[in-house]
Amino acid sequence: MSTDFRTAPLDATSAERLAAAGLRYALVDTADRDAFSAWLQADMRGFHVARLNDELLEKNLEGLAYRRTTGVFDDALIDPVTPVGTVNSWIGEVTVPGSRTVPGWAISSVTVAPTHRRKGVARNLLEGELRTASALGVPLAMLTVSESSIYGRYGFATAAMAAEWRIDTKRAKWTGPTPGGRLQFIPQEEFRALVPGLFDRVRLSVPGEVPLWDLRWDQIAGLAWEDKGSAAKLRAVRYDDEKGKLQGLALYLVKGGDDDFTKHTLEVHHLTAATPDAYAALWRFLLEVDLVSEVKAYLRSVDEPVRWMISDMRAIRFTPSDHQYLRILDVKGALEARSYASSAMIALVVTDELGFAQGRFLLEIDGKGVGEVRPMQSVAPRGSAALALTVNELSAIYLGGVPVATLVGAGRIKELRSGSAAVVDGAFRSPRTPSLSSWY
Ligand SMILES: CC(=O)SCCNC(=O)CCNC(=O)[C@H](O)C(C)(C)COP(=O)(O)OP(=O)(O)OC[C@H]1O[C@@H](n2cnc3c(N)ncnc32)[C@H](O)[C@@H]1OP(=O)(O)O
Repeated sequence: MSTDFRTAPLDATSAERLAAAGLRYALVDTADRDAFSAWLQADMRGFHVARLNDELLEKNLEGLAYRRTTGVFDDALIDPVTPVGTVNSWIGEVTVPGSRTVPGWAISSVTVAPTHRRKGVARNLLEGELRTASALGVPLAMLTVSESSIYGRYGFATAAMAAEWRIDTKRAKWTGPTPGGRLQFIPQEEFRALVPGLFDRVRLSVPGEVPLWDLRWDQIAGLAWEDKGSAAKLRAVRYDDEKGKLQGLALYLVKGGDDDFTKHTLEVHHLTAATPDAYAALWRFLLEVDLVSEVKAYLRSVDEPVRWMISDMRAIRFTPSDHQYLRILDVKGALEARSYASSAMIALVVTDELGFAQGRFLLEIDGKGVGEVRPMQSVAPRGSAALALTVNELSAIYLGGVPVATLVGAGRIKELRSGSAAVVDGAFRSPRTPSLSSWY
């Protein structure tokens, strides 16, 4: 697989279609300060966020320069330098069951100027990204979304959810363990220095997680916020085990309390725990901070153990949402990259409007959970489980977090032999609920 993703040629089909609409499709040289600045400001405009000030522009110019950066330009405009369509991409990776990763074509910053919307610009950008990724041999594409209604048409589906947890701390008394390590406050800069290494130890055990880039860690740590007043309110805490080894980090911000000083809200901006002890110590700490009546945590797993560590489960308000979207491009490459929970023989009849994953496949999983995929010439072999599904459903079940039985129930997967859903679920299930703790 080529890693030359930044300079691979633009997709000719999208270029042709956009040219027919009077638009120019071009890679942006991220070393060209003016061109890249215009692209970054168009991206901000697309998401309705403030123009980048000088300081943040510098950080973005440096922090995102490594990406493949594409624009769509309308040369008839008074300002032809600012693109009317943006997208960037890079070859990242996503954790799959078996504590391993598979390369993924990460797509971000998809915007189309409101003056040029609904003319097919985004479709050409997305299809162009998928064709480029496929040509480079990347087995799947991945993204997080602003709206869940946009990406299904390109074959994406959510494979990992994330949830917002709100816990009423006056009701939720701690009933979990009390670890013996040490908690202490640290400066934001120390948190920033430590968190990537700790997160990298943890992410390989959570299907759906992706590695983050330096600028994103700066943003998480509050070191690249426009609102410096809020960033100054962030507090960072570390947990070291009894041997003095760093095992957990949390970052939070306390808000509100205007009407009643005993009722602040504590927002958990980040929590990484490498051990159950670190997890218990940090959650207990966060739930017991004085003058706080509610703890709000974003982008957490839908299956947080903390639910089982408090006296009253109904102290929790819980809002799950689709989050990690995957799109399989190469069925063999993707399915052979993960491990499986049981041996099985599974026939998959996959339809894909864009063609990449279309076909009939036989997945044979041995007793060690290793899968091998071959094309299936005729009918499913005797004794195999057999499913008919589109690439969307295949992408949804890939990490083992969305049960096949659920999608059969929803009429989105067809069992070609009765009992197949149970067999596939037995093999595909993930010991850890897939999750993704960031936006990318
Ligand atoms: C990975 C990410 O970056 S997620 C971020 C996505 N971007 C945003 O939310 C920023 C604000 N929105 C936008 O910039 C634009 O409205 C976009 C990018 C969502 C769509 O751009 P457009 O060029 O207008 O889309 P385009 O004309 O190519 O439409 C393609 C298809 O998507 C559909 N579509 C477009 N926008 C939306 C939407 N917001 N919700 C649902 N469907 C949509 C169109 O109806 C069309 O459907 P069809 O081809 O099946 O008939």
